[in-house]
Formats: sequence, structure tokens, C-alpha cells
Amino acid sequence: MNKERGKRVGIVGAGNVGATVAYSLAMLGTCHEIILRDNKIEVAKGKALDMSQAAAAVRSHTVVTVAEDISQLTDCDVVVVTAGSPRLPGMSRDDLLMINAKITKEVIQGIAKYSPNAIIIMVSNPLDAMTYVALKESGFDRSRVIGMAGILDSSRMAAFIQEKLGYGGGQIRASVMGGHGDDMVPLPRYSTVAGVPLSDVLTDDEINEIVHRTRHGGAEIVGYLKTGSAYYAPAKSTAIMVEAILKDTKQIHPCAVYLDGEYGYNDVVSGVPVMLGANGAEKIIEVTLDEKEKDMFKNSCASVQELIDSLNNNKFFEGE
Ligand SMILES: NC(=O)c1ccc[n+]([C@@H]2O[C@H](COP(=O)([O-])OP(=O)(O)OC[C@H]3O[C@@H](n4cnc5c(N)ncnc54)[C@H](O)[C@@H]3O)[C@@H](O)[C@H]2O)c1
Ligand SMILES: O=C(O)C[C@H](O)C(=O)O
Repeated sequence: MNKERGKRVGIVGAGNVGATVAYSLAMLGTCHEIILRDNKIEVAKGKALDMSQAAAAVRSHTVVTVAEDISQLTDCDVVVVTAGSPRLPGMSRDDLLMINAKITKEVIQGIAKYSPNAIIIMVSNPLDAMTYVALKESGFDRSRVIGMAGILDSSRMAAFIQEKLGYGGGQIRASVMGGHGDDMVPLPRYSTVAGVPLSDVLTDDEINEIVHRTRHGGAEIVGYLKTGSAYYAPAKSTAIMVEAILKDTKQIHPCAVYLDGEYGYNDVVSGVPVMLGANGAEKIIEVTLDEKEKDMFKNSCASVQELIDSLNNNKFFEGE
């Protein structure tokens, strides 16, 4: 972390998610400067001015600026990448693979060049495959390339539990592992309400309904919005990760990371509990899964692997 000047967070893609992350961070005031980078430079400039003024309103010292070119995104401590297309109704996140992989490749090469010490938080979809692309294109250690999805998926599950119960808001700890796809792995066995196991307060049918809704939580919102996907909860979840890194909290959050033997998997990205701190993903926690949970995790990793295979078959990583 740079000690001479305040902490600097870059955000590539100042659309719905990126701008909301920036706003959230500006209100928290943990970093000194937030730099927005988007191809739509005028829009980014307008949003940056608007957010700096909002920061002044709440007496936050954070300033929001714009990088007109990726070469101006220098010496960031953390860079959040939300550049790319969101899905539309009827699409799966995987349908975004090739279009967003190309964008990710381009922006990650710039980040690696101009902010070589940054910790990268990937947001663009399909999340696990884009985190894999970011890792390969940056050449960074795996601890410095982390995908955001698990906090979002767990928060969704918690909200659905609260809705079903009608009580317990703020006291629910929901757990979701695996990739950020339709076969993500919600873990009712590791979910509690004020410390009480979920199975003590809900029936099996109710829990299954919540699991199903969590898996399709992103699509549910796309179905309403029509022109794009969710951004308030995704942005807040991303800001939680940025804060954990900047403040070196060493707290555990579900994040997408490159697995190198953990859970029995290699050379794939998936969502697992991770300790976040100043050095990024400082530790991967291996929780005990029962046979059914292991099977679900296996399926989820296989889906991410298919996307990586598809990139390889398209010679995406060749010539590097
Ligand atoms: N991981 C998650 O849980 C999660 C949650 C929500 C959204 N997402 C994903 O995040 C991405 C962004 O979603 P959104 O709703 O903000 O979309 P958006 O369309 O509102 O914003 C994307 C922005 O990226 C910009 N952009 C495109 N190419 C660029 C480039 N090369 N350099 C700089 N900027 C570029 C666009 O101009 C646009 O402003 C999508 O891929 C979406 O699927 C992931
Ligand atoms: O659903 C999407 O496409 C966006 C994001 O991954 C989400 O879960 O909200």
C-alpha cells in the first residue's frame, strides 16, 4: 500500500456497477482518490464531478477523478474492473464470455502496466472466467486477482431467508460457495439466523425454494430491469471487498479465487471463503463439505472449466 499519498482506487467501467461502487466508496471516505476510467469519457467526467460534490456534502475527503486513458490509471492500490456488457433478459452470464473476455484482456494489460502493485477486483461476467482471464493477463500473483460474487450471492440468500421468515433481518448469515452461475452452491448447512441453524426455523421445502431463488437471483432482477442487470447489491458487495483490503481487516468473505489444490481443484477459479487484507486474498479457508455439497461444488467448477476450455479452444491466450 502506498504510504506517501492517500489510498487510490481505480474503477474501470463507470456504468451502473462501477459508478455505484465509486459512489459507495466516496461516501465511506476510506480512500483519498477514486479514478474512473470508461470509454464514455464525458459521461465518466460528469459522474466524477457529481460524486465529488456528494462527497463534499457529507464532508468526505475523497475526490473522484477521471482517467481519459488507461495510462492515467497509475499507482492504484486497488482496481475494480466492471468494464463490459451486462446480460439482457433471456441471456445467461456465459453468453457474455467472448465479448467481455476481449475487453477484460485489454483493460487488464493496461492495469498491469500502469498500476503494477494493485490488487484487482473483477466484477465483469461471467465472473469466474473473467477472473481467470485477469489472472493470466496480469501475470499477478493469485492473491492479487479476486472476483466479486460470493458476498452478493450470500446477501441475496440472506434477504430471501429474511423475506421467508419475516424476522431476523441483520442477524442472518447465509453462505454460498462455487462459481457465479446457475449452479452456484448455496450452503443451508452453513447458514444461520442469530446463530440458529436454518433447518430449525424453516422446512426443507422452504429451504429448497430459497436455494433455487438464490441461484437465479441475478436473472430475477434482469427480468425486471430489462436493459441490464443488478447493480446496488453488486456494488455494495464490491465496496465491502475494497474496504476490507484498504483497512487490512483480515475478515473472511466468500470470493472467487484461483484454486491451486484447495478443495482438490487446480487451474480453475471458484468462490470460496477467503481472508481479505492489505495483500489481497491472504488465505483460503477450506470448509468441510458433505458428499452432496462436494458434488454441487464439482459441477460448479466443471461449468467454469468449460468456459476456460472454450477460451483455450478459441486460442484466446495464445501469442502471449
Ligand atoms: N460479479 C457480479 O456479481 C456482477 C454483478 C453485477 C454485474 N456484473 C457484471 O459487471 C459488468 C458491468 O455491469 P454494468 O451493469 O455496470 O454494465 P454497464 O453497461 O452499466 O457498464 C459497463 C461500462 O463498461 C464500459 N466499458 C466497456 N468497455 C470498456 C473498456 N474497454 N474500457 C473502459 N470501459 C469500458 C462501458 O462504456 C460501460 O459504461 C457486466 O459484465 C455485468 O454482467 C457482475
Ligand atoms: O445477473 C447478472 O447478469 C448480473 C450479476 O451477475 C448478478 O448476479 O446480479
